[in-house]
Amino acid sequence: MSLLEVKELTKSYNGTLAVDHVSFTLEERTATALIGPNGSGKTTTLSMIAGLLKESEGSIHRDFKSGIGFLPQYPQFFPWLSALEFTEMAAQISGVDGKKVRQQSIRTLEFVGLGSAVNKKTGTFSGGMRQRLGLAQAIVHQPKLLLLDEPVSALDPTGRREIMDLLKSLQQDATILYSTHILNDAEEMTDQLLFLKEGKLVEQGSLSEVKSRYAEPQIRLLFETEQAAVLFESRKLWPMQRDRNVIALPISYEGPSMQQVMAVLAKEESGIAGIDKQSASLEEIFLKVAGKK
Ligand SMILES: Nc1ncnc2c1ncn2[C@@H]1O[C@H](COP(=O)(O)OP(=O)(O)OP(=O)(O)O)[C@@H](O)[C@H]1O
Repeated sequence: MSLLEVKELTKSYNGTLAVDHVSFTLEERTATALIGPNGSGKTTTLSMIAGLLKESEGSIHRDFKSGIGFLPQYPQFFPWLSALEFTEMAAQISGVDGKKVRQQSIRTLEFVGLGSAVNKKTGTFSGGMRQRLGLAQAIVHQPKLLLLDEPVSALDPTGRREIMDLLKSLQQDATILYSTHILNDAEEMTDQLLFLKEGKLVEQGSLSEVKSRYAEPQIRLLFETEQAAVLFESRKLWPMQRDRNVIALPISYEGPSMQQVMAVLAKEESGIAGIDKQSASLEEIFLKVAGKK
């Protein structure tokens, strides 16, 4: 069932379209990664869905009972408040039952890894701790829809790993829409990819759908020796490229299929040591899509 439906969402600033007729749906308990170059409209899209910014055109349909949690790109805290005081304030604003505010705040801080810093002033927090606290305020009221603007971009690899693991566990109960510049993370946690460019949604689909649109499929043949690879190449069966003992062979409708290649290799002592299929990485796809006019 879809939790959110965005139709023709548009935001213009003085006639310039920051978000240009964007449509998508978010299914329950899925993670959607919003990617795109700087200034492509990710923050603006998230802010409209969060209700912080009024759309110029289009509509956002969501189940209002579900609750929304929002982590801004640069979360702001009151430096004189402790982590617990801040989280309790967020819980109260988000409508958590008064009797449960303390318990739920502590539990949330423990969940995000700030259990030992509940009474520390947020003004003393490191970047990683601020990001965790930002996540705590976004989830303390247990929303069903989580909107996260660059939740991990400011973190070092260890911090990123930990926050990504937390997000994955949250996904069991919530629907997540997050923007990111870290494409490895998008590859790791995404049921749907939304690719914005200059405010327009230029690619949309599951990771494998998007990949299959951009991949130039190749198989890589790894030979035991360079001689064996040279011998295979010299037969000129199909167009191929050799790098020492590895041969890259494009497979396509016109070219050979994987089965044809396997059939040839199976017939003889070819000295083959391994075969794998390659597809484009999300980073390669990003560069292609971002650069495409
Ligand atoms: N308040 C504003 N007034 C005018 N233009 C704005 C405003 N906010 C954003 N924009 C413009 O809208 C476009 C989209 O900005 P947005 O911040 O949504 O992009 P983004 O994809 O989140 O970028 P980044 O990856 O750098 O965070 C940009 O061209 C930006 O300059």
